[in-house]
Order: sequence, then structure tokens, then C-alpha cells
Amino acid sequence: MYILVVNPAAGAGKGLRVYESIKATSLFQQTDCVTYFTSYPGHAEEIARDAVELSDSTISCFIVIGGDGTLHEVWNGLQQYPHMRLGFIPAGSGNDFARGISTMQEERKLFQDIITNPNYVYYWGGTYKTDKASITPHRLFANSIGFGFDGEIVKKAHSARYRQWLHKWKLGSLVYVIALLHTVLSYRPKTLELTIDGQSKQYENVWMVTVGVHGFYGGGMKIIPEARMNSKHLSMIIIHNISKWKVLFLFLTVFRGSHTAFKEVEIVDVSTVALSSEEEIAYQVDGQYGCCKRCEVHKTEHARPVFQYKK
Ligand SMILES: Nc1ncnc2c1ncn2[C@@H]1O[C@H](COP(=O)(O)OP(=O)(O)OP(=O)(O)O)[C@@H](O)[C@H]1O
Repeated sequence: MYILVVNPAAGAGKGLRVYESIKATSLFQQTDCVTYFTSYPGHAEEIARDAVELSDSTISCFIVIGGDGTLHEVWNGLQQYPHMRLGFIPAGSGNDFARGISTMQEERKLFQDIITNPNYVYYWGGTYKTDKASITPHRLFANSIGFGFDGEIVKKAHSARYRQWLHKWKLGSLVYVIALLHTVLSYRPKTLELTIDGQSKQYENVWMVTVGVHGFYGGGMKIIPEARMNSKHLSMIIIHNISKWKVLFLFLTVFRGSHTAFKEVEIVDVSTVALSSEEEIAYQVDGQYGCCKRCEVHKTEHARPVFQYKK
């Protein structure tokens, strides 16, 4: 049995369109699929947790149709079941997970391969715990967690009125670029303490600190071009002591990944990092935003089998 978790609202309605296109195929009619539609934030996580608790042994794979936010929720819902297979059919505005695992393909092709020609790779994500977390020991991320400028951009992108329009004109991936330009003007750099694999250091005038499993974020920006999913470490980028105008220039080069040549950019391999700030700092995790003063980030111990499209 395949469990489909569909966010109809992802990509301003693309989630539903992608599902309808798959549903119209004869393969879908012949396959044992159970479909759940999400209705509110957090719903995909509840669906995944309930479904896996009920029928773990009979589920072949969870298929997520939506954006990185829906994927993040399902990934967390399956936290206690790291062996459970997962396939992602991108239908959001960013879709960085699909880029990270090289699976940006047409939806019917992806669905067909998930069912008839499945190729799974082991995927080690990350865990995070903020000072705001209540009883949950930690949560998971599949793409990246970023603090500072990064978090503010996502916050702006989610609340922007132009989001709907850009989706209508099929320019959804520009949402983050516009939010970035907007945020550059208002952002105030932060002072942070970072403890990287046990070594603490204070950083002044920090624009952003982002820890990634793979290199992509913000709808295709190659933020950490060297990042490769692996069992040993996550990759972290720190951008600090840089002027506003140079930040703008830096982000012009980020789609090619050449921003790493700037002297204000540091890239480090980490397996654990703790971040602490005197003031509240915005963060984004897999494209969803929040704020905190402290956060611990680790590499996950267990890898999940994730569908990867094979050409
Ligand atoms: N029926 C719904 N209506 C509105 N929002 C929903 C619904 N179901 C889920 N959501 C919320 O929509 C948010 C955004 O979804 P998602 O990230 O999948 O799409 P996106 O934002 O378009 O894409 P991306 O994250 O790749 O940019 C998620 O945080 C999710 O909780």
C-alpha cells in the first residue's frame, strides 16, 4: 500500500493539480493507494504519524505531493520509523528537497518510477531543538536550518501579498528572491556564540548561519555548493562582517555558487552545533519560520530510504 499525503494548497494550488494529473493515470487506478489531503499547518505530520502507527508493516512508501513544508511535516511524523520509505513529488514554490536529491521531474514520470522502478538512496537529515521546544526531545529537518537573515527572508516570503501573483504567473521560485531584496534593507546583523563540535567562538555582525544536508535552498540558490548528503557531517555556512551592498552582490552570485569565494563567507563541516544569542533571532527550517535565542543542531543517526529518480 502507498500512502499519498497531498497538500492541495502547496505552490498556490499546484499540489492539487499535480495530484489530479497523477490520479488520471491508469497506473494510479491499478495501484493500492490511500490518499490524504492536508487541511491546515501541522496536518501532514499528524496524518503521517497516525498512518504509520496503524499500518507500518503494510506500507510500501509514503508519497508526499507538496512543497518542502509538507515534506518537513511528514518527515517529522515518521520520526520513530526511520526505515519507512519516502518519495517526494514536488509541487511547492521552493522544492529544494527535489533539487537536493536530483529528482526534479514531471509528476507522472516520478509516480510511475516510484511504483514500477523504485530506486532508493539513504538520506541522513538533521535534528534541531530550540529553547522554545516544550517536551519534544528534538525535531528533524530534511533540507536546512538557517538563522538570522535567512529566517527573516522566509518570514517575509510567507507573508508577502505578491506570493499569490507570482504563482499565478508561474514565477513561484521568485518569491524568495524578492523577499531577499526586501530583507536586505531592514536587517540588522547579530552577535552569536557558536559551539561547533565542542569548540565555542563568538561571532560579531552575523548576517546568517545556515546548516544544510544538501546545497540548495530558497528555490534553487546553491547556498552551500560543497554540501553532499552523507553519514558523517552536515555543512554550515556563516556570513559575517559584510556590508548591506556586498550582501546584495553576494546573493547575485549564489545561483552559481561562486559566493563562497567572498572573504566574509565561511563554510565548515559540522556534526553538532549549538547557537546562542542574547536577542531573539529568526530562523527557517525547511522553509518554515520561527524564532529562538538558542538552538542545538545535530546530524541524524539513522538514514531514511528516499526515492531518487534514475535517468
Ligand atoms: N489545506 C491547506 N491550506 C493551507 N495551508 C496548508 C494546507 N495544508 C497544509 N498547509 C500548510 O501549507 C504550508 C506550505 O506548504 P508547502 O511548503 O508544502 O508549500 P509551499 O510553501 O508552496 O512550497 P515550498 O515550501 O517548497 O516553498 C505548510 O506549512 C503546511 O502546513
